Amino acid sequence: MTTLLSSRLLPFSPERRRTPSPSTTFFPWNNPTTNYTVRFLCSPAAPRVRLGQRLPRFVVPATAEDLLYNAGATVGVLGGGYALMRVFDDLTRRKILRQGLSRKLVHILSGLLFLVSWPIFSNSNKARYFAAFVPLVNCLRLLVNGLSLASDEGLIKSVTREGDPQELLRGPLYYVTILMLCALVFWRESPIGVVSLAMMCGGDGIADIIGRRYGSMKIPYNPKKSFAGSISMLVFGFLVSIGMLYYYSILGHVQLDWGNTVPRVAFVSLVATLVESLPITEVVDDNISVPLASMAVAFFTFHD
Ligand SMILES: Nc1ccn([C@@H]2O[C@H](COP(=O)(O)OP(=O)(O)OP(=O)(O)O)[C@@H](O)[C@H]2O)c(=O)n1
Ligand SMILES: C/C(=C\CO)CCC[C@H](C)CCC[C@H](C)CCCC(C)C
Repeated sequence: MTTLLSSRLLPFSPERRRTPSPSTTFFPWNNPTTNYTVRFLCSPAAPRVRLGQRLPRFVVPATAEDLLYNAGATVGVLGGGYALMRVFDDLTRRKILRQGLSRKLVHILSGLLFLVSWPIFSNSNKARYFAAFVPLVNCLRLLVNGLSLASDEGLIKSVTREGDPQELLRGPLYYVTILMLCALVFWRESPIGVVSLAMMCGGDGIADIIGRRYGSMKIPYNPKKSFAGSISMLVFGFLVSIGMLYYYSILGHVQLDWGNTVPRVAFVSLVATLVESLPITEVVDDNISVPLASMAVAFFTFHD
């Protein structure tokens, strides 16, 4: 399925495979043309090749060094996620942030920073599994705490509304499951995962923050949601999606025709915003409806 999505959206031309990626400026281990010595110095992830041999751009076989390198990246990203939660727990404890706001900022930042961290992983065919391990670990933490088998106060405080551990088994659990799904299915080569996560993390997160503050004018078909919340979701979700796609394009993971991409992303943002505004939250959580609707619409709109 991944191959299908990637190849249809971003056809691999032989020319493209030979083009060195701009991401090599930032992440030299991604350079397919770097010779063995340089690749080895840059990253133990580099496969052993003859001097000057060109490698396929995106997927290279995993070697022992590559696995070790990706394991290091996984530990780093896991540590980043843990640190983020500790920071917000601390800010809440010191009463610098309200618990509700802290929770929404964790919602916005954890997924987006996870997305930003993907290029750190190598180009091997195993890299996505290492990245997906990060939400998997968080998924287990949520399950263990949600089922009250453990009590991590920091996690409960920074992720729940009022400190009820069972809440971890709903929104936050769906959220990390979607992060895992996007890493495994779409990974870095398809705009579908990037846009869906931008809408779930950035768009949905900002709708709550702005809507609670300025949302006096309610949406006629849903008195729990406001125009201010939905408009901010549309604008912020769109901008974050474009920003993330730009980040991935300058690193060479996606090649986009911006004239076509911008209206398509705008359409996905609009549909995701409409879905979020519907009075269906009791039936299906926003952390499921928003990313799944975005994926479905992005699949068809980016499909040439
Ligand atoms: N389009 C939106 C979305 C949210 N809100 C505001 O944000 C609050 C929370 O919305 P929502 O996220 O849908 O509620 P919950 O599902 O209860 O919270 P969470 O997603 O944080 O679990 C709403 O009550 C409303 O004040 C809004 O005004 N307009
Ligand atoms: C409050 C949340 C959702 C409710 O709508 C967000 C829950 C966040 C997770 C418990 C933690 C997720 C951590 C990420 C998988 C890793 C982030 C790494 C990054 C480098 C900071």
